[in-house]
Amino acid sequence: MDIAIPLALCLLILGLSVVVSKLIQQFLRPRKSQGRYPPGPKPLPLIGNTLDVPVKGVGEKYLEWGRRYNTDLVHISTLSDHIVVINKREVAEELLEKHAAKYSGRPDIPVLKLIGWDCNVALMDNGQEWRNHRRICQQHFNKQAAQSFQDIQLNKARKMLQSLLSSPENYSLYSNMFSTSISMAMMYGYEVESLDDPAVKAANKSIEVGSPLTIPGGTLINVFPFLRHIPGWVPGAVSQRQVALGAFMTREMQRIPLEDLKKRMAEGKASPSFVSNFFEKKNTVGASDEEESMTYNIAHTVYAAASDTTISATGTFFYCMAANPAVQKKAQEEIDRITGGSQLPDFSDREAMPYLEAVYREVMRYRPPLPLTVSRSLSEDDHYRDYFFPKGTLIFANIWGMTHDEDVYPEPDVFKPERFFNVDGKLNDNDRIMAFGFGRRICAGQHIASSTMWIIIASILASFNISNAKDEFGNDIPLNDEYDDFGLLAQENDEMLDLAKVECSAKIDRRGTVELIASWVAVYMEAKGSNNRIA
Ligand code: HEM
Repeated sequence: MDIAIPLALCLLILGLSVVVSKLIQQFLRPRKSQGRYPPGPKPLPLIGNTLDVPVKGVGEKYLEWGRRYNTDLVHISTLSDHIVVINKREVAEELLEKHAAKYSGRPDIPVLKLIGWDCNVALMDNGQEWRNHRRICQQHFNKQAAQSFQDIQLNKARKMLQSLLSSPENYSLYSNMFSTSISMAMMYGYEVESLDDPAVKAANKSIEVGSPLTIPGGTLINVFPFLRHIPGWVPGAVSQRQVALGAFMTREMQRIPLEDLKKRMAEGKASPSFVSNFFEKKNTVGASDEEESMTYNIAHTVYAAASDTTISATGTFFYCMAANPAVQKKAQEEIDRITGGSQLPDFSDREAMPYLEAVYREVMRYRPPLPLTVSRSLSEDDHYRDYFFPKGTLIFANIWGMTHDEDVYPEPDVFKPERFFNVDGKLNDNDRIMAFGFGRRICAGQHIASSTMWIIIASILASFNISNAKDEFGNDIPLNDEYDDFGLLAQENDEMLDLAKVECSAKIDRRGTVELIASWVAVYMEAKGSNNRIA
């Protein structure tokens, strides 16, 4: 008999048992006595709001529901989960920061372990293992320590200028290269020369294959972990095959840069990086196996956490500059005033460029790369106002909603760095970049990310003009401003994590300071021969 038939039957029975167990849970849930969920769209019996859950423009949708139901917190349910989305900054600070002990967990997704993603710090639950990893991140990525990566950031930014000089029409590709190669260089000193690099391809494949499996409903393995034992060759066992492929790609994405680093260290050719510094330490004062494995886990996490978010924010920057020429001009005038047009900006110029700082804040406000951050899972029952959230409720901070709150940011859909200035012309103190999230799970690399974004914004504006591309008759081609939501862990029904990206069809032209790039290239080449750093 064809093995597919018993398998299909088995899956049908399992599916039915989920439905029945959900019905029993719904029936037995002691809700009314303990309090209610916040308001939200009316759920259907059993499947809840599964059909309502937005897939595109998610931040906007939850904000709209918040307005419609006159609430700061929106509740929806799906077949498997209750989800609470926080639309107001004050509520996020209250729950995710003041009550962080309950609100810092991540959901338990069985398939994560199978595809090797349980070593990703961003996805670990808030137990001892996560705390140990987070402590190391804190030591190496805090504001002070983050400065040790500035040489790499500067070099990569200038390499991007060099690439733009030769073929500006490929700016989107170079932007991807910039974001990807920075992570690999910071973590392993690994040089990514093209997006066809085997480590980058493995990483992208791991994310592409793994993401759909990790969302609720992505695979039955998350509901019935024993299904992982069904071999991949069994007809219908699609998830099992994807799991095997995802796990292989995750291992490759870790193995390739690590082996490369070990080889370079043995040859005495390794440039300083997070992992090479660990090896130095291990060889001098010693280090435990646990510390070694945490180092690898963090390096792996940074690639996944830093690359796409930076690509997203850089894409927003290009779009906003092309769409707002007056802002662009003002920022360029500030840069030229400070550098005198005689050198490219570097990190020592940051404080002297308040308007550029405001541009950076506005880019991160306008289109936060993770509009709903990363899902939290409530680790204990909680009461808030007259609501009750049972343990396991999924909590999302709607960063998009908070950065488009009209009470705080009037005309939120207008790109306006001026909103970050006081009437006296000084930068205001609204310097909290909500795009990095909240509380104990706030982005562990926020200071590095801030420097990366600042240096790329400053470097490009110093050297290039960004405008609408022209058609064959010389007319502006309208910018594609589609805010493309795609998910690392997002999708179809429940968003675990929603990553957004702007792809615009801008045109990049040289500015006056362009010869500086050429002179930098000469200095860089000269220095690279000796110590791989610019003088
Ligand atoms: C524009 C760039 C970036 C953005 C917008 C961003 C945003 C975020 C957000 C929203 C979270 C989840 C926070 C939460 O749950 O409240 C996060 C987590 C994380 N990010 Fe970033 N990130 C960026 C770049 C980076 C970089 C450069 C690094 C490392 C060098 C990094 C490392 C991490 C890590 C390790 C976590 C997990 C933290 C944890 O769960 O404890 N990120 N990031």
